[in-house]
Amino acid sequence: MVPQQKTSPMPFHRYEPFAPVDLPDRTWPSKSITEAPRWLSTDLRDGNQALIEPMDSARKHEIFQLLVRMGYKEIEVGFPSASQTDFDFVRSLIEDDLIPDDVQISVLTQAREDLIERTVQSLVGARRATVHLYNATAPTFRRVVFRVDREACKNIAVEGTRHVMRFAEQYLGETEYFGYEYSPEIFVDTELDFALQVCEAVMDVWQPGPGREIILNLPATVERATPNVYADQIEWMSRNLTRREHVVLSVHPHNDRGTGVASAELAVMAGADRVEGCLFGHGERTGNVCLVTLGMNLFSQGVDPEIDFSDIDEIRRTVEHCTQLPVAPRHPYGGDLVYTAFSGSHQDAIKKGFTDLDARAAEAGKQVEDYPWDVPYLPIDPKDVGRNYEAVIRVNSQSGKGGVSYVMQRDHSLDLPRRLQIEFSQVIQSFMDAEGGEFPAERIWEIFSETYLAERGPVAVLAHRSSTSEDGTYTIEADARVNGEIRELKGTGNGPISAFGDALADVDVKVRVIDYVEHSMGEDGNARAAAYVEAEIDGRTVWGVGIHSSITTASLKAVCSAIGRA
Ligand SMILES: CC(=O)SCCNC(=O)CCNC(=O)[C@H](O)C(C)(C)COP(=O)(O)OP(=O)(O)OC[C@H]1O[C@@H](n2cnc3c(N)ncnc32)[C@H](O)[C@@H]1OP(=O)(O)O
Ligand SMILES: CC(C)C(=O)C(=O)O
Ligand SMILES: [Mg+2]
Repeated sequence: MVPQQKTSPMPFHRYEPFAPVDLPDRTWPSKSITEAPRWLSTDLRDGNQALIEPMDSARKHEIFQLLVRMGYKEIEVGFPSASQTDFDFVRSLIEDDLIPDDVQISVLTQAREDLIERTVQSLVGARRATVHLYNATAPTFRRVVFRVDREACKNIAVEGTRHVMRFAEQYLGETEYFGYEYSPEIFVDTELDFALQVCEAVMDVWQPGPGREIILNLPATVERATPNVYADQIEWMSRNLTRREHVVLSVHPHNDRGTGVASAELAVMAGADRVEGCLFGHGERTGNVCLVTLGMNLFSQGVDPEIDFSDIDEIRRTVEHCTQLPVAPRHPYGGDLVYTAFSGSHQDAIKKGFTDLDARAAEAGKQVEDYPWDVPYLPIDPKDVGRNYEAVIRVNSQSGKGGVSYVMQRDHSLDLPRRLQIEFSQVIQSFMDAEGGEFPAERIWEIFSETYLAERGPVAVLAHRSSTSEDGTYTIEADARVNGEIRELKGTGNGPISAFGDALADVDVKVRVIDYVEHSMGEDGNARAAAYVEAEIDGRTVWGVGIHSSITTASLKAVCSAIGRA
């Protein structure tokens, strides 16, 4: 019988399901995103207001410079009426001429006359600037926070917009471009017809038209529904707004249900032109939508995010330093572990994937960097965001031969034959059972050296000479240490290994070679060679390995290594 789940003791009866939107002819499900939306970073406002310790001026400057370097053109730089520090930061950006000509800063304010005046004053001297005004429009906020009806709530937005325009005229005569953004806060909980009414009333005051856009930002201030509901709300607004061509429809998803990224993406499919968020998802409570994830999701589909993520670790370090909060190791695209495989089957597929990619690129006469990426378990090439392949495969008790042999190949240019891979990974597993934890690449090499390369068997070759007769017989003479005694051995065969095997019979060592593989360990002529011998010795089948600049010496060492292992 299938086990039956039981009713939980959770008080779920206290919560209401979200009402769906009546939009049977919705079009967003069959859309796809083919270009980057306009981005606004609110790291310095929504991100900053949610920090345990808000950023000081130096940290704010650091984040601002990072955002500019990455390519963000719209940056919300603060809430200047909140404090002298916020005000002074905006002033320093303007007075020290730190805002590039093609970057538009914006500042947020409540719809209160005194706060609006102070906010506009903070922008005096800016070349381009936007004032962003918000007031909550949702029923609970009308009842609880403002204690007003719909009409009075709408008037807060309308009057606020008038104040913004009046103060802008008074203080910002020199500003080349003055923009306006309005947000009906908690849009997702606001009745759609009322959200539309407020936005229309605001537009009636601002009078958008050619060359005079308005940004209408529809925030999921608290994410409460599945992303499809947000998409429906955005499509409904997009269809019903008048003057749509002059409206920049913006979304501002928070991440309370953990679906901020999906909400933003579906909202763009539903008609949003612009997305507000923060790097690595900082912001109130569970954060704003993560701009890194959104941008990189586009990149991974072959769409230019129009933002430079090519040094993801520098971005992460700066954000961690400025916010004083860590980025989770599994955070998409930027976390420490997101390009790392520990488990055997993943490692095996990744190793094969790299080999296949190299081969297909070579066959097509292309550099791997220019060849379409298609490696199992890795959605993007870690190198595209400045990561190297070192962290791609890490070895612990969940790893198999693929991971271990990948490390040997990557770090030591040793291409272990398949059966040696199996044998060596069992050696590693036995050490792991005893020692536990993760095995770094250096420990793997240490064990490999001790197991296969250390000269600790009964036979060691000190010097050798060889010749080949006309009939192809190969003769070897070797000075060897056998059980501590120096001996001169001589044998013949069809090559160095069979001749050496023949010579060893004189000292009662019986070696039957089953397999032999050799390869050069580099491209240049001086590269060393690796030789691998699989041999049956005293009834046991083992592998031996030899590394030397001479391939003959490497193969004799490999035979001695196998004897030592047996
Ligand atoms: C969803 C968001 O992230 S919105 C942005 C939130 N960010 C911040 O609040 C950070 C900066 N804020 C601040 O520093 C302060 O709130 C200030 C300086 C702006 C205002 O401080 P105070 O004057 O002490 O007011 P307070 O913060 O308590 O705000 C509550 C008052 O503002 C009113 N109010 C709140 N939001 C708005 C708004 N958007 N428009 C108009 N009035 C508003 C409330 O109704 C309340 O009025 P009441 O005192 O008459 O009941
Ligand atoms: C001020 C607004 C846009 C906001 O941050 C929100 O509603 O989440
Ligand atoms: Mg917000």
